[in-house]
Parts: sequence; structure tokens; C-alpha cells
Amino acid sequence: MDSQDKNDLPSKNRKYRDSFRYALKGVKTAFQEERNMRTHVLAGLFIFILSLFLNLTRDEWLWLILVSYLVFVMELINTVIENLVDLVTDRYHPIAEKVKDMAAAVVLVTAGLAALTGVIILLPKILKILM
Ligand SMILES: Nc1ncnc2c1ncn2[C@@H]1O[C@H](COP(=O)(O)OP(=O)(O)OP(=O)(O)O)[C@@H](O)[C@H]1O
Repeated sequence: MDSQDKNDLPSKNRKYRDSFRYALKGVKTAFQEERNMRTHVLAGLFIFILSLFLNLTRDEWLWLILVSYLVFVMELINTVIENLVDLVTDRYHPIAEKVKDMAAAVVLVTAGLAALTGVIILLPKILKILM
């Protein structure tokens, strides 16, 4: 594990702009390192583009945006937990296994909610166009 002297870390009294930059760096790292993150963002973009042609109401848009954002946030949290576990141990440990499996479950149940919401909102509209 690479480490750094605490004195080399950025000062706590940094500017808001720097805090924003670090947060964006976090999103970029998660996106680069997590294949599932890229898959979920691509799926969200696909649903967004599809929805542009389906004449959604404002409430329907809000639901889709909310559940898509939730999946994104949970994927970020999952990535944080995975990295923390890897920081704590690089050996097999049953608790590390449980923690990682449960962190993955958080994403899975949220993605399930997003899929259900998508089906409830989009499927009737798609079927109407096809029939
Ligand atoms: N240190 C460990 N000790 C025990 N089991 C582990 C450990 N690290 C990973 N695992 C097991 O391997 C699985 C996959 O872990 P990994 O770190 O590869 O996540 P991942 O598959 O990359 O997750 P994601 O697909 O969300 O990125 C975990 O869910 C867990 O069951």
C-alpha cells in the first residue's frame, strides 16, 4: 500500500474550488476504475435518450432522474467501501468478503428499483408505439 506523510496532504483550510476539484477527481477515478459504474452511466444515458422520444410528463422525468441518480450515488458508495476494504487488507478475510458482498447488494437493490421504475414508466409507452 502506498502511503504519504500526513504533512504532505493538502491543508484543511483550502479553497472551495479545491474541494470541488477533489470531488470531481473522485468521480473521475470511480468512472475510470469501475466497469459497473461505466455500465450504469451508459444505461442511464440510453434511457435518457430513449425517454426524449416518449413524451414523458414532468413527474415521470423526475422519477427516472431520481432513480438513475440513486444508482450512480450507490455505485460511488460501493466503490468507496471496496477501496476502504482493500486499504485495510489485501488478504482473504471473511468480514472483508461480507462487507464487499453487502456493498454490492446495495447497488443491486437500487438498480432493481431503477429497473422497476423504468419498466412501469416506459414499457406502456413503448408498447403503445409498437401496437
Ligand atoms: N479481501 C477479501 N476477502 C474476502 N473476500 C473478498 C476480498 N476481496 C474481495 N472478496 C470477494 O470477492 C468479491 C469481488 O470483490 P472485488 O473487490 O473484485 O469487487 P468487484 O467485483 O470489483 O466489485 P465491483 O464489480 O462492484 O467493482 C467480493 O464481493 C467478495 O465476495
